[in-house]
Amino acid sequence: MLIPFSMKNCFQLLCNHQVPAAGFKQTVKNGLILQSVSNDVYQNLAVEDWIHDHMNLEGKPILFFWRNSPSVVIGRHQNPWQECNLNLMREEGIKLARRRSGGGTVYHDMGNINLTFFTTKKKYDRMENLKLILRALNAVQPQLDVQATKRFDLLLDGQFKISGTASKIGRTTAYHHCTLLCSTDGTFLSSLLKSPYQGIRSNATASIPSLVKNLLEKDPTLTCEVLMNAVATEYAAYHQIDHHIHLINPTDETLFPGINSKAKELQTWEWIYGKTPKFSINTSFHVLYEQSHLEIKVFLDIKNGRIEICNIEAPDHWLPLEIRDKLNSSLIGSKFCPTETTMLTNILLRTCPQDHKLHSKWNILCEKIKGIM
Ligand SMILES: Nc1ncnc2c1ncn2[C@@H]1O[C@H](COP(=O)(O)OP(=O)(O)OP(=O)(O)O)[C@@H](O)[C@H]1O
Repeated sequence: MLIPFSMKNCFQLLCNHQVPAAGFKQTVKNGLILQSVSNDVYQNLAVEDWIHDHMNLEGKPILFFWRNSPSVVIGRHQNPWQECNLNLMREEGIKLARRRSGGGTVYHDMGNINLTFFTTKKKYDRMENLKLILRALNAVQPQLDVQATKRFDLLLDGQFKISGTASKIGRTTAYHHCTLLCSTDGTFLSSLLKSPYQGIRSNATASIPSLVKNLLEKDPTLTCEVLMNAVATEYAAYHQIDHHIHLINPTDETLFPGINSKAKELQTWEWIYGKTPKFSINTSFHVLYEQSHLEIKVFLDIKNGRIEICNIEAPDHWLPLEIRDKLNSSLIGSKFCPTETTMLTNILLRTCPQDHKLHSKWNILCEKIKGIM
């Protein structure tokens, strides 16, 4: 059963400030099951941050269910250009989020359930959580063949991934979050998680692509709601708590003071792109000039999301060295980011040579560079 959560009680519970109302005590004492009413990936990730930062979880584990509108979520130490198709995401209006936990890139939509298990650092146990999910799956459909792997994935029929895991361990508290594929758009998932960019070199964490499958394909009764209720029931039985799922609104400042600034921070260029580990791009393309194909090489070093080194190599008779140098230096310091190309265009327009012929070559180069972003 879903219960809209009383703001006052939640704040009391989460911050441990006051003794909650009598009927609430039992829940407070042993743990709690929450579900977000929001489908915004940044708001939901902000709830994780907030609980992780503010909670005293001693003896009060929390399970948090959340689902997002279509989004790609990369791990803390990943490179979005290496992991996904940013151009396709832009065209389709898919959000990109960087989470605080490590691991690989996953696709979320309303057919994917996210489960976050909050505990103290001492009680943090990913396999225990996955076993709990397995028991819930077994309760709703005993015929399913699902196993947990050493990488803490859940595999259906020995080969199809239905759940991926990541975690964050703090000084005293920790969380383990995992996905559960129920009815996700699989075609979209695979096309979004395919990088078209070439020549990237980096030490960022690389994802490990797997074959995926939805639980609903095995059994049409396994909807997200059925699965969440089944996991909530198992969780409640395991922790001996009330099995009710409490609905929370992640934009509610009374409930979570300061949460909106956390959600805002997760949407900033500085966090999403700026936190990409240093990387380089070494690529080339051809231009047709006086009936021959000329090779233009582009080398970029990107640090903290900004171009640190830019080196464009082109035959001198096509674009003189001083013009290339001008272009190279005008790009240094700019944000390397698909959403910042207008700013880049302005920089390039300001520094563009007046000469008509050079101007068109300059434009070709600028378009190519924007195309890499
Ligand atoms: N929502 C999802 N649930 C399960 N698997 C997914 C989902 N979205 C994508 N995948 C698959 O998982 C692959 C990424 O797995 P990877 O193991 O790198 O990351 P992870 O599961 O998030 O975390 P970790 O690296 O910590 O296991 C994707 O390339 C895709 O094949």
